Amino acid sequence: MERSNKPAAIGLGTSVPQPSVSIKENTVKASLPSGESVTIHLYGATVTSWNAHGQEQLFLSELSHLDGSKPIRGGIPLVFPVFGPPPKDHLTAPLPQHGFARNSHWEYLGKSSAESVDNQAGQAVKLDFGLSHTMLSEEFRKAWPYEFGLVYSVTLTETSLRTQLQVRNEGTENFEFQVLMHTYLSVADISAIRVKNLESKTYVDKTRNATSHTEASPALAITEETDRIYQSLDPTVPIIVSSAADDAPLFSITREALTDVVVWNPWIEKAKSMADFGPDEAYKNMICVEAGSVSGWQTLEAGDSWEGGQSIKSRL
Ligand SMILES: O=P(O)(O)OC[C@H]1O[C@@H](O)[C@H](O)[C@@H](O)[C@@H]1O
Repeated sequence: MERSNKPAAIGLGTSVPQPSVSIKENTVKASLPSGESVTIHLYGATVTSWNAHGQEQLFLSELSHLDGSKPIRGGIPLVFPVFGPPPKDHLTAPLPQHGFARNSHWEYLGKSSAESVDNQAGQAVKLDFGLSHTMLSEEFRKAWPYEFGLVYSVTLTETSLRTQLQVRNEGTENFEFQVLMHTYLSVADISAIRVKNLESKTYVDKTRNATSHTEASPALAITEETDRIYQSLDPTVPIIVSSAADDAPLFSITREALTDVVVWNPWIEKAKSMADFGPDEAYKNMICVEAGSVSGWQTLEAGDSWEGGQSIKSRL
């Protein structure tokens, strides 16, 4: 075929680089022409990597299991339909801690083109993942016998990562659920960050017999094992992780329909006691800021659906 040396006319024949999606073994990776990327493992539909500004933004334990034998320790595991150890008197009682979504194999449903993603400036790509009753292991199907459908959407833009969950009740009876996006943010040094916009909020401190307290600090420093459920937050007010040195924001997290936020760092002893957490010192390089609905239960009537999510901006 003869090749033309004529330059292509502007707007005619010029191709704008497009986001790319690659599927390898159990992972789906999307990349933007500007360099950002996101990787999702089909086990748990766990986001295991988010690269922006040339840097990894999420913490992933070096000892994490990536073979589907245990939930992935790091990235963004999805907690559903129960947070923490299930209450003994609840229908979720037979389930493991944090439910089954993070321990199940999800299906990749495909990508949406940039134009249909939120009118974001610049390029964007949205990847959808699905999990339904029939895809669960027999053990989980027995333990939670409801007909449900989950669609988890991960949207990468040049400036943010957004994760959204749609829960559908496809059966004939109501069910209750909790949900949480267990985000492990990567930080260079835990002593050099603060967590902001929690002041005056009520929290349950899981390290102190689940007692209730009011946050006094406008900029929370993490100096010990921290495991707190902040409640009744306005999802539109961002939780900011900032630099202690100059107050510069490192991450900003807004939520939709998720009014609780868990702040978790295992600190020295607990980090050592978790077999899949490593190296031991890595507690210094992570902070979990987990957007969820975990204080009570969402009731979903037969035929109804619910949606919630978070949007994370990094190094603004
Ligand atoms: O070890 P897991 O099941 O991943 O849970 C990690 C932590 O997850 C947090 O969300 C909980 O508040 C903590 O209590 C828990 O220790």
